[in-house]
Amino acid sequence: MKLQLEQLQLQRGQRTLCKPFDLSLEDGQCWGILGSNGSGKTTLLHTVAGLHHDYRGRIVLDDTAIEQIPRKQFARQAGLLLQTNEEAFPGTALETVLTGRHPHLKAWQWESEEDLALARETLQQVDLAGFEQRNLLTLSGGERRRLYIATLLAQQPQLYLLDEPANHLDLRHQHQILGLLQQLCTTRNKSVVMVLHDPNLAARYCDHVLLLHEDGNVESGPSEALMTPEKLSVLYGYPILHVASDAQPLFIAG
Ligand SMILES: Nc1ncnc2c1ncn2[C@@H]1O[C@H](COP(=O)(O)OP(=O)(O)OP(=O)(O)O)[C@@H](O)[C@H]1O
Repeated sequence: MKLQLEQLQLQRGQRTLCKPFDLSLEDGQCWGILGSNGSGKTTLLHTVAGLHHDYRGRIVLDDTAIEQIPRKQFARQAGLLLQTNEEAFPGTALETVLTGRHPHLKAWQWESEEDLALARETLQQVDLAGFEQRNLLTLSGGERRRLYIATLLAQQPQLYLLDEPANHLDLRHQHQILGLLQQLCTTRNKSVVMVLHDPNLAARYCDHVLLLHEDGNVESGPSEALMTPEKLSVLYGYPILHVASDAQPLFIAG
């Protein structure tokens, strides 16, 4: 699968969030989107997920503009983790994860034993084994976040779009979940695009990054080239220092 953004430009009111830019994303790549608050990261992610149509340029998935792809088919190709979720009809954890299988079911078709097994497996992958019958509203913030990540895993898209997946997660779960996403790219040839606030997580797990500057300029490419203290200081409007360490370089606020 190939995702191409061609001269993509985003505007909100008088503000240009993204000046026209091109980007080509291949199977197996893990991208991080970085930028300061309000720079347009969520708007960009939602636009790529087909939720906004008020953009200029083209968004093309395997040679087809995303508007031309029926939504159910699109949901088998690309899945989105929202920054926050509203629970209109809270059910159990298992029922919630099973909604990830819906793009794969025919109208009125019930989930199969395979769907159930996959849902249980994804709960296990995010450390929620044993939570199957728990009501969603009784879960903690981090448990709920992991539940929605499990739901996206159960959807099994080719392209994973995630808005701040590390939100609400403790240190261990941040690394467990981002490691899992990275593995999907390296071992299963899936693609990931995730909005991250922590440059250290991006440097560790993303092979490519998109830096979304407040003036609408977009820089994109391999992480090694773009994840520098100079570029990050400009991006966040705050001094960022680079600390050498044996394990890997660390970025800290100056
Ligand atoms: N409908 C709208 N009308 C006016 N401004 C809007 C509208 N929607 C979004 N914006 C503005 O566009 C900008 C980008 O919003 P967006 O949510 O994409 O930012 P973000 O980079 O994800 O921010 P954060 O890091 O705070 O989550 C913000 O300044 C927001 O206030």
